Amino acid sequence: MPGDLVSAAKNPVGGHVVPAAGFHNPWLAITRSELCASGFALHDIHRRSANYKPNIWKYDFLESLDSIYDGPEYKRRAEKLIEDVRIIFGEAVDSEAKLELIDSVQKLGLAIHFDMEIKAALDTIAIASINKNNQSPGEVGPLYVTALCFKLLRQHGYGVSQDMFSGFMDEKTGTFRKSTHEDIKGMLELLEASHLALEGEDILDEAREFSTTTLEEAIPNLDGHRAKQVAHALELPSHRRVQWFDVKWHINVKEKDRHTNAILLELAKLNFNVIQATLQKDLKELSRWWRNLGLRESLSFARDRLVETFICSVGFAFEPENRCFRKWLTKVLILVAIIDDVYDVYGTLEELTHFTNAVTRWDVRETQQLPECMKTCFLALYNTVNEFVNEVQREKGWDPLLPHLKKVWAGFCNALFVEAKWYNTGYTPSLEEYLSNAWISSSGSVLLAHAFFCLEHKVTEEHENFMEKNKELLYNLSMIIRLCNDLGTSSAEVERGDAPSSILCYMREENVLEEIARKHIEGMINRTWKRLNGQCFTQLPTLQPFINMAMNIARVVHGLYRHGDGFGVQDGETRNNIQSLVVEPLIMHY
Ligand SMILES: CC(C)=CCC/C(C)=C/COP(=O)(O)OP(=O)(O)O
Repeated sequence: MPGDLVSAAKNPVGGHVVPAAGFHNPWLAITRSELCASGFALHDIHRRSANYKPNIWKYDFLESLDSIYDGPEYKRRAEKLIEDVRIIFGEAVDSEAKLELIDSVQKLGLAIHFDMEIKAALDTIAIASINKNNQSPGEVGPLYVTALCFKLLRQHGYGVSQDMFSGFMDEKTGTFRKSTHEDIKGMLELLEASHLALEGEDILDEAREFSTTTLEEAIPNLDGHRAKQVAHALELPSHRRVQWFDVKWHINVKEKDRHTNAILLELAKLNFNVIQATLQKDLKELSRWWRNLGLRESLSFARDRLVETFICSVGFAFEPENRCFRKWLTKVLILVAIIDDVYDVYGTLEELTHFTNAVTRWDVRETQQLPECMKTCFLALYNTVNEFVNEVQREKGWDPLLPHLKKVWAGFCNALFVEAKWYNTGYTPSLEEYLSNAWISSSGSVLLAHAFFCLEHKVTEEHENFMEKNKELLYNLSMIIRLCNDLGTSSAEVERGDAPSSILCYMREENVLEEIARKHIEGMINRTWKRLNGQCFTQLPTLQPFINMAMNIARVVHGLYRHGDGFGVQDGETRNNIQSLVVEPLIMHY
């Protein structure tokens, strides 16, 4: 009830506040009167502007999205095709056929239907590969098959050594033999495999350098189809791409390949369309929620980016059963972006001190002196997190969540406050000092904390202390978010005169040009990925859904910030991506 909210806001007792269904923007109702009482002279303060463009997605349009593929006849057809593909799995007898089938199934976004088949096939391949090595060590098969085998086994947590590639290397020079360089298919797979490297795997470092140079040199002489595949992998390897975002691309590639199995292709298209229908329903609900919340009107300085945050949550976990996850992660990301704008663009240091205190103490009384929009923002955070806690406790029995979530939001806001202080005092920290704070302001801890509790995964004992035991994973993931974000947004931030980013810190510290600083940051991202690989490939199978989702967060940011600020700037690649993933179905002939 609205009344409950008002009293909770004015006289908080630390209880959970949940807005009643259908009640529009409860926070505004509280804050208006309080603002008048505070006598704040808002007109005296000069506010900055980030000049974000207005949202380009019309909410009426989003809420009108509809798909025929939501119908039961399409689901039945998909079930039948899934059974047919199971038969194909049974027919794939030799290792190469099995590996290629698994690779295709993954690229086409179908792996969720064939967990058992994939596991059975990889178990057999892993045993065969150990036996072969024991019987004839050093004997090498085709590079393509070796690299594909290495990639799939490692992706699925099997212990494979980089030594699988030593047979392709010249013993004297320690480099890959030149004779392998004409094998473009093999080179492509070698490049993909090399990105799964762990720290200290020098053969894979060499593999990456060799395959990259070879493929770059080969591109001008390749036919158009192959050249496109090579350029795609060179731009960003599969390991750093969200698989679901790439499904249409792979369907297109497979359609042009006459060896592609027609059943697999039909299932891939249908599966894409059926899942798209679910995503449309998710987005429609979120659009209604966002419209009703009314934050857009009261926080006009902040980014209005519902669809972009939604597509990020799809990238984290696209599976149909993760609808709740997408709902919550979209809401969390919206809050992250808005609060980031409060600190970067709107608030004065004094206001931000109060705001940070309010979040740290989780206490609305601390917001009393703040302008209305900052109160509104705090209450949106307060109520959304409490609502999350209530729902997750009710549905899954996780308990107690609130202390943990309060802590991560407090950490996030305190880190943003440090950056605001640096900005206000004109201070540029060293890269090390910057990163010791910026990994927290990346929002990685906030995202993972919420994601952990609402992802569809079995609750086991290993989950209980997961976050405590995996601080390194959290740190490395946060670093990738931060560094990719800085690479994508720093130019615009320098232009706006925002707080320093990693690139600017390094430029000033080392007195180097932006290009050199960017290379340095890219090198840091590559090293961080190796550590992240080490932490992700060794987790227990029951944790795999969570681990995949965590790696997907890193993959989303790679895609989002690859060509600039794909989050703040809407009308570029991100818009095309959204259009393709959520709006346009694949054409099918039935
Ligand atoms: C998974 C995703 C998409 C994470 C990004 C979260 C984030 C820090 C958004 C703020 O953008 P910004 O570019 O304004 O960040 P900052 O001000 O921290 O540089």
